[in-house]
Parts: sequence; structure tokens; C-alpha cells
Amino acid sequence: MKRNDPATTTAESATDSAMIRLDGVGVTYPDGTLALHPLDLTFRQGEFTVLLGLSGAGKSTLLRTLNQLVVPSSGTISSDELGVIHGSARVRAHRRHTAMIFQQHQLLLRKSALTNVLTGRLAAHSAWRTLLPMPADDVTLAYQCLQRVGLADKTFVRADNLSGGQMQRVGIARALAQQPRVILADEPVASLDPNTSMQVLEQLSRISREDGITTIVSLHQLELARRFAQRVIGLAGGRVVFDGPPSALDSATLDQIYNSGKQDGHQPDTETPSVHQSGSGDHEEPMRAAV
Ligand SMILES: Nc1ncnc2c1ncn2[C@@H]1O[C@H](COP(=O)(O)OP(=O)(O)OP(=O)(O)O)[C@@H](O)[C@H]1O
Repeated sequence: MKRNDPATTTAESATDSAMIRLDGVGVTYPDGTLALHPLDLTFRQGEFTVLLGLSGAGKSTLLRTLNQLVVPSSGTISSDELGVIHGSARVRAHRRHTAMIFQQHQLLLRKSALTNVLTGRLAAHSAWRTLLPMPADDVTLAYQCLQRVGLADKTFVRADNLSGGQMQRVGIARALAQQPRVILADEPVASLDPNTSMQVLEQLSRISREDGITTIVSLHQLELARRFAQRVIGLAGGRVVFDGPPSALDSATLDQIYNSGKQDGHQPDTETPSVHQSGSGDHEEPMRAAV
């Protein structure tokens, strides 16, 4: 996998090696909500996976559990690099190479695109080092990441002067600056119009493919899942009800995903992206699930 050269263009396909494995991972929140029934899942290197499901199906919980922002109530998460991820040192190491892209991009609005992308480098340095100006290598890397998402000309433009799609592309560049092995994207196009959604996902899937980054994206738009996913995981009521290629998404499986776990009447969006407000927020503090 090419992690150190953001300008690389060599295509790599998913391999059989397990990048992340969940064994019996379940999540019950402290208020007693059972968000994920114990599940076993393997994510292979370079695979582009889309999570589908109704609102409340458990997509965000699964993404946050993969990054241990939500600590599972049961089971273990392991990576090929670290083995079972437990203890603060391994969790930190795991998060260093696991980038997140948020629905509301979480940019520093008064800062330039470049400064925002540079924040993706912070975890690579010790706390005292971050008090000093960022090293020239990091600035070069951040600029290359902006180039890769087609925003070199916006390098010094403040984030609040960018369009929604451009902001999300800065979010992708920031994730890339982290030189991630894994990207987790929680409804990254929920606030964007259909054309912009398509462009943002095209960029994300192209870059993930070029760099062999394992990418897991939650979406509410079935058509976008069909177009970009190599693998779709359908969740309903906190259970995996489908796991396969998008070509296998027939009406029976869609019925399982969108009807078997029906909780609040939300329907899949097959035409235009829904402006969907997640109830889970984008806080980055770990949430300990009930044990
Ligand atoms: N911090 C929390 N505390 C308690 N319950 C929660 C918490 N976060 C999520 N839940 C509940 O867990 C279940 C799964 O929620 P989750 O946000 O993972 O679903 P989702 O599929 O991502 O939904 P959406 O598409 O609306 O973002 C829901 O019943 C939700 O209300």
C-alpha cells in the first residue's frame, strides 16, 4: 500500500488480507439502547465499502466503533498491524492511521484550506511539537493533498469562503494528509446536491483506489452506493442483513435492509440525496458503551 506518496496514481485493488476484523462486536449505549447486536465483520485492504440502512440502523455506531470513538460493549476489534486494539497506546496508534470524514466536514471556518489540511498532520507529532510551526514537509504534503482534490487554487482561501462541495473536498484532503490506512466517512455527501455528491464520491473512491486505502462510507443514497461501492453492508435494527456486492442488491435484499429494521419510517433516497441530520453529532470524544 502506498501511504507516503499522496501523488501516487498506481491502481491497487482490494486484497484478501484482513485490514480490520470485528469479532463479536456489540454496542449498547449507557442509556440501554442496543445499537449493534454482536457481529463479525472483516474489512479487507483497499476495499470500498458502503453502509446502507435506515436512520437508526447503526451505521454511525459501526463507523465510530471502528475508530473506537465508541468503545464496544462486547467483542474485539483487531487490525493486521496492531493485533487486538485495546489499551490507550494501541487505540492511539490505530487512530493515527484511521481518518474520519464527517457530514458537516468539521473545518476551522476562519482558517485557510491549507491550515485545515495541516490539522490532519497533528496526530503525527508529539503534543509539544504541535506548538511550533508545522515542518516544511508537512506543508508540502498538505499542498499535494489539496492538489489531489483539485483545490490547489484555494490553498490560502478561508474555509468559510468555499462552497459546500469544496469544503468536503478539503475534508478529504485533511483525511489524506493523515496518510491513513483506513478512511471512515459518515454520510459525507448528505448536505450536498446530487452533482456535487457524485463528484465528491468520485474523488474519494478514486483516491482510495489509487492509495489502497480501506474506505467505509455510510450513505443514504442507494444509487450512489450502487455506483461506487465494491461491497455493500446493509444494516437493519443493529444487525447486518446484507453483505455483498452492489450487483446483488435486488428488491428482496433492499426489503430486508429498509423494511425489516424499520424504525422511524425513513425511506432510502434513490433520486436525490436527503439532507439528513444525524442524531449522533460529530463529537470526537470517545463514547463508552455500556458493558
Ligand atoms: N450516544 C448515544 N446514546 C444512546 N443511543 C444512541 C447514541 N447514539 C446513537 N444511539 C442510538 O443507537 C441506534 C443507532 O444509531 P446510529 O446513529 O448508529 O444509526 P445510523 O444508522 O447512523 O442513523 P443515521 O442514519 O440517522 O445517522 C439508534 O437507536 C440511536 O438512537
